[in-house]
Parts: sequence; structure tokens; C-alpha cells
Amino acid sequence: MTIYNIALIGFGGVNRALTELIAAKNQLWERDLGFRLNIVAVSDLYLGSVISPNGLDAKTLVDAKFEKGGFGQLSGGSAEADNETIIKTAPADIVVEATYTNPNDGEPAVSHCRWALETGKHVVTTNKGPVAIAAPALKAFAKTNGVRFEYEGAVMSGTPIIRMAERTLAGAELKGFEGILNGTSNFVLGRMESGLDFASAVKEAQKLGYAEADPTADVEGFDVRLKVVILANELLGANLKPEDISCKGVSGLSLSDIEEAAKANSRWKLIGAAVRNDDGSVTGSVSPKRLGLDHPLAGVNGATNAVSLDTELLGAVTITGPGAGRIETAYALLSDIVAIHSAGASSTAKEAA
Ligand SMILES: NC(=O)c1ccc[n+]([C@@H]2O[C@H](COP(=O)([O-])OP(=O)(O)OC[C@H]3O[C@@H](n4cnc5c(N)ncnc54)[C@H](O)[C@@H]3O)[C@@H](O)[C@H]2O)c1
Ligand SMILES: N[C@@H](CCO)C(=O)O
Repeated sequence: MTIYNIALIGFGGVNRALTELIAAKNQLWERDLGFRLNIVAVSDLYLGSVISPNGLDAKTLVDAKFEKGGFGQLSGGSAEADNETIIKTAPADIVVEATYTNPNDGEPAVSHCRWALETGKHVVTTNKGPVAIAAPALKAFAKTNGVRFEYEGAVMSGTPIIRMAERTLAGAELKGFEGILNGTSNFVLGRMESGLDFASAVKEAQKLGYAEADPTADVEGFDVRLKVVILANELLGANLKPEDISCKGVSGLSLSDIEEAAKANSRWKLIGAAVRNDDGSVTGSVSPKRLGLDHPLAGVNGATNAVSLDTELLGAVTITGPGAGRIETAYALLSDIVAIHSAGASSTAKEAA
């Protein structure tokens, strides 16, 4: 049995949910997956940072109601979030990056990932910024240092779109994809169909943990744009940057637009898509589309996401599942760690007797 020491960077909804899962399921994972997780460090901009080489008790971390700078009260703790020291010096095998997504330059998360990889630690992240903006460089750092950079949760939270498309559909020849890639905007459109106004629907999505810290990225399409970049670059071999993708969100849709669509047996959905052109180039787009009720994506409701992959050998293959949510996204981190474990990384971790 293997123990992976992990350092959590960011202790908001997702990493807190991972900590809850560790508290509840470490024994089950030990039995079924062959490893358990031991939290040796946490750093959060609001709470501060703490290193504990022997491990922090996951249940205590979740149950304690820490205030601002609260990690300073813990042994080995500080009221400041010293991410660089934590990432570089904590005795961690894996750094779990779940700070906020910066859609512009991906920082500071790009640096967090780089510091970890450069010091020989695997990185698992749900943060779209570093993946959309710096994946090639970060993958190169990972390769040079003999570690892995994994990011299944960056698109569709725990629903395994990236591994499914890359591994299970290998050889099916992907030509393009279209999908609903933002849980918040899909949830908001659904609530507006029930008559709720836009601002109240966004507030509900924030309460449910779907929305970004600043929901502008959700409702203006920037979040989907990052996801289209990630999928197009990863699955279609493109080299797109966010600014290469035309982008329009749902904030311009009014209750009367929604009602009008319903009267015409259709619904508005925010669609992210990319297609490989005849000359081999790839074009991506993000925009609201009015879909007839018979369209396969029209029935995808709430924070659920769906992506229809257009393949040469199978035609359309559609994957549907949660696209947001704390536990759902924490599961993506677990799936990344399973991938690291399966790849034989256990040699870098402590082998328990
Ligand atoms: N919640 C979801 O459904 C979901 C789904 C997929 C991906 N994601 C992504 O996962 C990441 C985490 O999401 P979340 O819902 O936990 O967000 P959150 O806002 O609940 O938590 C983010 C945490 O990071 C901390 N933080 C911000 N900047 C920091 C910094 N520089 N150093 C240390 N800590 C910092 C904040 O204090 C906060 O506690 C985001 O990038 C988000 O886009 C979230
Ligand atoms: N805010 C994002 C989280 C998942 O990336 C959404 O609503 O889809």
C-alpha cells in the first residue's frame, strides 16, 4: 500500500471537498485503489499556510472553523499564504492546485504548478488558467523532472472527458466537438426558464458552488473559452490561445428572449465548439445558440455539462455528466491521482509496511 503526501494550494470549495473525501474514504481507497492520501501542507490566501511533515488530520481541517489567518494557530502554521515556500519545501509527492482561475494569464497558478514540477512533485489541478495558457510549458517541465501534470477537472469537473476522448476513443479520429461546458450559465438559463431573473439565478449558482469567485467568467463565456482552448489543444492537436476564439456569453439574454424561445419549442444554450478545417487548422467559438427541443444538447439541464465528439469512425459520441460542484470536482483530483498511481508513480511515494 502506498501513501501519497499531498500539499493543497487553495483551501476553498474544491480542496475542502477533497479533504472531506480523504477524511471519509481513505480506508476505502487503501483497499480499492491501493493508496491513501496524507495532507502534509495547506496554503490559502485567506487562511494562511501550514506544513506538518507527519500529516494533518483531514477531519480536523474540515471541521475547524478557521477565520482569516487561522492556519497561524496551528503547529507549523503561519497567518500568511507562503505558497512558494510551501510548494518548494513541503515533503509532498503531489501538489493539488485549486486556487482561483485567472482567465488572462493563468497566474499565480502557472507559477504554483511550475514550482511544484521543478522540485519534482506531481501536479493535479482543476484550475483552467494554467492548463489553457501554459500546458505545453508545464508538460515539458513535468517530463524533464520525471513527474506528471494532470488536469482532468479543468473541463467538465469529474466527468472524464479528457481521458475518455484521449484513451478510450484513441484512433476514432476526432474531427471536432460541441458542447455545454459551463455549469453556472446552463443552471442560470434553466432557472430563467422557470421565471427567475438573471441576477438571482447567478446568486443561486454561487451558493451551490458552481460559479467562479467572480462569476463574470461564467456568464460572459470566458470560462467556456478556456475549456474550448483546453479541449482543442489537447484533443485536436491545436495551438489555440483564448484570444483566437470568438466569445459571447449569456448575460445579454433577457427573460423575454427565453420566453420567446420556449414558445417556438426551443431553448437557449451556451455552446462551446471547435472544428478541424480542411486545411488542418482548428477554429473555436463560444456563443449562445437557440436549439430545437429535439437537439441532443437541448435536454441537458442544471449544472450538467455535455460534449458531443464528432469522430470519423464512430460518428457522434456524446458524454454527459456533472460540469461543476465541489465534490464532483474533487473527484477529478482523485481520478488524476489514480492516473499517477497507475502510471507507477508509487516508487516516489512512501511504501507502507
Ligand atoms: N467549483 C467547481 O465546480 C469547479 C469545477 C471545475 C473547476 N473548478 C476550478 O477549481 C478551482 C477551485 O475552485 P473552488 O470552487 O474551490 O474555488 P473557491 O473560490 O471556493 O476557492 C479558491 C480558494 O483559493 C484561495 N486562493 C485564491 N488565490 C490564492 C493564492 N494566490 N494562493 C493561495 N490560495 C489562493 C482562496 O482563498 C479560496 O479559498 C478554480 O480554479 C475553479 O475554476 C471549480
Ligand atoms: N464555474 C465553472 C466551474 C467548472 O469549471 C462552471 O460553472 O462550469
